[in-house]
Amino acid sequence: MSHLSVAKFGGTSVANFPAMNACAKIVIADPNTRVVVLSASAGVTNILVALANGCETEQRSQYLAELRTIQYNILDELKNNKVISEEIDRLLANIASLSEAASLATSPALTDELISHGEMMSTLIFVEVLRELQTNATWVDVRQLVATNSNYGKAAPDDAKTQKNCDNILKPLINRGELVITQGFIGRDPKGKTTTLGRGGSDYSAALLAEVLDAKDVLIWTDVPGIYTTDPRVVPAAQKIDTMSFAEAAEMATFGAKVLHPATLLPAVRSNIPVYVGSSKDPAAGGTWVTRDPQPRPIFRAIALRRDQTLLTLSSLSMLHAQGFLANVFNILAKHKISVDTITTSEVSIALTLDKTGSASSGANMLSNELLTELSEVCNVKVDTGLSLVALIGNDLHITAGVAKRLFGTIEHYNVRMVSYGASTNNICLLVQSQHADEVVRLLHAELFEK
Ligand SMILES: Nc1ncnc2c1ncn2[C@@H]1O[C@H](COP(=O)(O)OP(=O)(O)O)[C@@H](O)[C@H]1O
Ligand SMILES: N[C@@H](CC(=O)OP(=O)(O)O)C(=O)O
Repeated sequence: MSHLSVAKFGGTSVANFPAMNACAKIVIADPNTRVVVLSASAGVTNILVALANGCETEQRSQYLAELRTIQYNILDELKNNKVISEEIDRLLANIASLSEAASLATSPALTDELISHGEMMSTLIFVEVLRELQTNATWVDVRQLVATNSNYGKAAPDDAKTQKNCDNILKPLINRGELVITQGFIGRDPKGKTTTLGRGGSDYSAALLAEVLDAKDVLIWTDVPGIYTTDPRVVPAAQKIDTMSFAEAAEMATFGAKVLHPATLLPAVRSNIPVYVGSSKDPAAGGTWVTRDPQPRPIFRAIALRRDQTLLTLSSLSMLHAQGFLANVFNILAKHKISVDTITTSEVSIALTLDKTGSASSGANMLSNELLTELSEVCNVKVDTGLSLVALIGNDLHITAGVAKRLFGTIEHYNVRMVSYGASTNNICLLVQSQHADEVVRLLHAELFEK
């Protein structure tokens, strides 16, 4: 091993036996990859979330059967699955009893306990897949390593404790030359209860472990060969980006490019750890390196799309020439743990979209009745849904003449409900009707990247 890399394989990469086998081969081929972080097999977390939110007996049995099918489709391909299938059966039985409890009364702690089982199962099976390829690996329960607070559903890591745990448990294993397989997405709070870092959080886990281990890089293996100029599912003509900066990648991730979880960039930025994104299905296709200051820095880098946005318009005549109204509104939002994404103001009203990035694992609705009631006490509240945020990511966007003309000219036939421009050098956000969002992205992509 000339240096240490932490690799993360996402849900699509561990969805079935051939996909897991391809991941195992990538690990075996790279002697520097000594820590492997896995997500749950694709679809598993969604089912576990549905179970955790509580459901009727019949629906529950159906979900439990689906989980069993996903995991057994992989197990059945193993030559010798006896030992591991007993473990998986035990976890499936656990899921059954926890989901029965959830159908009677759900709780954030129970939800996290339940949905952590997906990563537990995928990692156990992966160790067996490696073993059948004559590679021994050590399974580690990541809850011994990643310490978090008790904010179930979106727990924040305790960096100092995590560092200590890794120094005591993980580093000795690596120093002995062992290959470690562990779970993304989950951690443990000071009470010893399981927590989750929010949906898509396995990338974040990998970056955290890379940071505490002082790894040279984080390798995110997914189902696309890198970060593209936009989601290739929306625009097949999207092009792979070879290198991009942490700042650009953070904007992309925040504004909806699912390929990277936004929090992943935190440890990477503060410890300057390069992040690579590549395809586990086609590792030879190359990928994207995200680093601190790659050159060149194009004006237009990419377009991100975040669907399902909520626009809050808050208006009050008492805002006229008054002080403290905005402070009041933001205090209420902060009390309800709502962070704001984009904002515009006029003399008597403010419009804002809510930040759904890394929302709680349970997918709970952010606009609670309590929040709306409190806001209504200080202003008129209007809630609009069915909107999508299209974010143009680039460099020096706010000091480049002609950018706005090009954007608005390209999408002149579509109504733009709100614009956020000028706060960041790296983005311009447009809020459009969801039914037009794909077309808006396609038109902008054709204008900015296909000429
Ligand atoms: N700009 C982008 N570049 C690449 N992929 C993107 C982009 N925006 C969205 N995606 C989507 O992100 C998906 C990968 O993320 P995800 O499904 O969470 O993977 P994983 O299962 O590996 O965690 C891709 O299949 C792609 O459709
Ligand atoms: N399994 C978790 C964590 C995760 O990161 O998944 P993925 O890598 O498949 O996005 C989720 O679905 O949210």
